Amino acid sequence: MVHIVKTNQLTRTYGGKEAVSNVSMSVKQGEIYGMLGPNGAGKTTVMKMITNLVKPTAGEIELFGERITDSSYRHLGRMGMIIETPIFYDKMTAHENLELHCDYMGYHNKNSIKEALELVNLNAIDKKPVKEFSLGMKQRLGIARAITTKPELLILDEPTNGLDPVGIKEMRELFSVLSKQFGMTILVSSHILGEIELIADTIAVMNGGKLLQEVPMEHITRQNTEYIEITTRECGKAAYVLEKQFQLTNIRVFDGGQIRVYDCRVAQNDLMKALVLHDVAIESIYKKTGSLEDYFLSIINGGDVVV
Ligand SMILES: Nc1ncnc2c1ncn2[C@@H]1O[C@H](COP(=O)(O)OP(=O)(O)OP(=O)(O)O)[C@@H](O)[C@H]1O
Repeated sequence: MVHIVKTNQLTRTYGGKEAVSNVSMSVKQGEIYGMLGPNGAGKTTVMKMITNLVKPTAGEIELFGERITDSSYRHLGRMGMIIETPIFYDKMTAHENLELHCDYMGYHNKNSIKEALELVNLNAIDKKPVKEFSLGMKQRLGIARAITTKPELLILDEPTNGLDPVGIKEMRELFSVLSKQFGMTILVSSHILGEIELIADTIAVMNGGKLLQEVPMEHITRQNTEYIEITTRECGKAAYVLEKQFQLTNIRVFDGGQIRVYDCRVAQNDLMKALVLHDVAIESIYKKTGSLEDYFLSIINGGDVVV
C-alpha cells in the first residue's frame, strides 16, 4: 500500500498550548481522506504543516514516500490546495487568475484551465471580474485553481464553506470524479459529517488537537451504529470482564455510568450472564441503533475507548 501522506507524532504548539498533539495519520494513494472535527480541533494546522505553511514543533511528515524538511518545497508542485479563504486578483476574470497561477507554478498546459473551469461549472462566466463573484463562486474558483495543474494530492480545508446545498452536492460529485477518473488523492476537512461521509474512504476524527480515530468508512457504516448499552455503577470492572471474556475490541465507557459494546457478534444475553457471574450489578441493558452522527459525536464528546 502506497501512502501519499504519512505523519508521525506531529505536534504544533502556540504559546505553550498544543494546537496539534501527536498526530500520526496515513493517507493512501487514490483515496479520499476526510478529517472530521469541530472548529478549533486542529485540522487546519495539520494541513498547514503538510503544505509547509507552518513548521511542526515536533514530529515528522512524509509526502510521496519522502520525509520532508524545512526546505522541501518541490513537493508543493505535486499538490493543489485550498487552505482558509482563497484570495484572488479581484479585477481579473476567473480565466486570467488561473493563467497567472499556471505561470507561477511553471505549468504550461493552457487547456487545463478550460477543463478546470468546466469541472467547477464556471466556464460560462467569461467576462466577469472575480470581485463580482459570490462567496460560493469564489470557493469553486479556488477548487479550479487547486486542480488546474493536475496535482497528485489535493488538500482542501473546509471546501464547502459558503456553498448552498446544491453547491455542496456538486462539490461532492466533483471530488468523486477527481478521485476516480483522475486518480487524485484527496485530503479534505469538514466539521459536518454529512459532507464527507458519502465520499470519504477513510475518516479521521479530531478534537482538541488529537487524532481520536482513523477508520476506513467500510468498517464503521454498519458495525458501529449498532451497540448494546449497559448501565452499571461498576463500569471499570464491567469493561474489564467483558473485554477479557469475549475479546471485545470496541467498548466505550461513558462518565455517566454507561458502557457501549459496538460489537454485535456477542449476544446481549451472554454479556449479561458474564457480568452477573462476576457480581457486576446491572441497572439496565439494551440493544440500540444510533446514527453515524451519534457514533462520531460519541468519539468527539467523550467515552474512553477500551481496546
Ligand atoms: N497562528 C496561531 N496562533 C495561535 N493559536 C493558533 C494559531 N493557529 C491556530 N491556533 C489555535 O490552534 C487550535 C487549532 O486551530 P485550527 O485552525 O487548526 O483548528 P481547525 O480544526 O482547523 O478549526 P477551524 O475549522 O475553526 O479552522 C485553535 O485553538 C486555534 O486557536
